[in-house]
Amino acid sequence: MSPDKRPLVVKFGGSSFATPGAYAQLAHALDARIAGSGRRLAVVVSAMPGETERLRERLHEVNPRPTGARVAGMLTLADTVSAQLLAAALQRLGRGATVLVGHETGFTTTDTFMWAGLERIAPEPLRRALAEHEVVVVPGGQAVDGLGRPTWLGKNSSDLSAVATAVALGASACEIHSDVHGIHSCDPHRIDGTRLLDQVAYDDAATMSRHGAKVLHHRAVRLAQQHGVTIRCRHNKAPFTQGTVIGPGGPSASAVVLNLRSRVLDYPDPAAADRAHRAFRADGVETLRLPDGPQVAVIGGYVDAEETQLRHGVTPGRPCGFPVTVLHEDRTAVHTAADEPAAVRLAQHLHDELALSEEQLLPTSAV
Ligand SMILES: Nc1ncnc2c1ncn2[C@@H]1O[C@H](COP(=O)(O)OP(=O)(O)O)[C@@H](O)[C@H]1O
Ligand SMILES: N[C@@H](CC(=O)OP(=O)(O)O)C(=O)O
Repeated sequence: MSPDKRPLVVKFGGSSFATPGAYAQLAHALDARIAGSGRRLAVVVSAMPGETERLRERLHEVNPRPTGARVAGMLTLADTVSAQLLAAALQRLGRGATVLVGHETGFTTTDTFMWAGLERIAPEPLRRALAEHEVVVVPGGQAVDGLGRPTWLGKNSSDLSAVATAVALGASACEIHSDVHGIHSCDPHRIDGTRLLDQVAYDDAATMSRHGAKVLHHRAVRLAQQHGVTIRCRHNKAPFTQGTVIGPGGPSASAVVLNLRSRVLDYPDPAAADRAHRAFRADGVETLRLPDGPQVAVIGGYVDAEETQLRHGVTPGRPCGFPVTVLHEDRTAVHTAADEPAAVRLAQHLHDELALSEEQLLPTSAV
């Protein structure tokens, strides 16, 4: 296949599917993209907003302590529904579309079921499917372990599936569409005066997402870096304006990270905090060991922190607030706010300070 006829790899997150009508609209846009570019498409999709958590609640009603295998088997269904709907909408327009679910993608992980680590990306299944179909739709977050059992790459992991798809297909770029145009200097839905960052280096994007910036999954950034895949962040509505490009270079980013699902846990002493940190990491849960005290920040929530700690024989830490991170001149500082309103106020204040000190943050292109 000549390079310019290689399939395009595009991802549409849950925010792209706010209503059932969104599938037909997106199918029309993708149909036009195929016609315009003459290229086939690998489309990675996420569940409709809230669907994954609805399934989690239903599972917990039946069993408040489900095994990892049940969580992986159940929660990934939400993304499968999304993929099937998009493929059906494309077929209605006459496009040859198929769906590759977890055991068909060629993605193999560790056997931790939830937050499983991606170990192998076999290129053949996706390449074969794209030789036979104009569009291959992949539900994000799904894979199998070495024994072929379904595993889950974790919360918000469709970005990781998108980059893995690009790697499998030898694509040089992966387009990630969302309800924002790209990475901002802070969450534009919560903080005033944020600035869209045009170009962000892999390391900075990974630091921001590791501290909880929801727009991109941090393991996706690292996988892209490892394989030299450029990530193009785009808006999820036509004309799909490109916002941020993530690649090897870029000015050092100044940003504030706010994620109200993250929590800071406090421990009696540093050794206890170290043990808790190791326990979370062993389960693949994103945590930060904070340097200024016996504290651990659990990033992004979506995990029964108490249960994880008890299972590893660790006395659970005391939730003591919300982390807010400042990234400036290659340094990061994590602050703790007591409650949600205080965290938003703190993030706004820190962002205003950054904007004052950084000419690049003056609101010339504030969004
Ligand atoms: N620094 C940031 N830049 C842009 N968006 C951010 C940032 N931090 C948090 N966000 C949030 O990330 C959201 C997009 O991520 P997500 O909800 O996972 O989208 P999708 O469902 O499309 O994958 C935005 O709506 C925004 O509120
Ligand atoms: N089922 C996944 C879907 C996902 O990755 O979401 P998004 O791409 O919208 O962040 C989840 O909710 O975690």
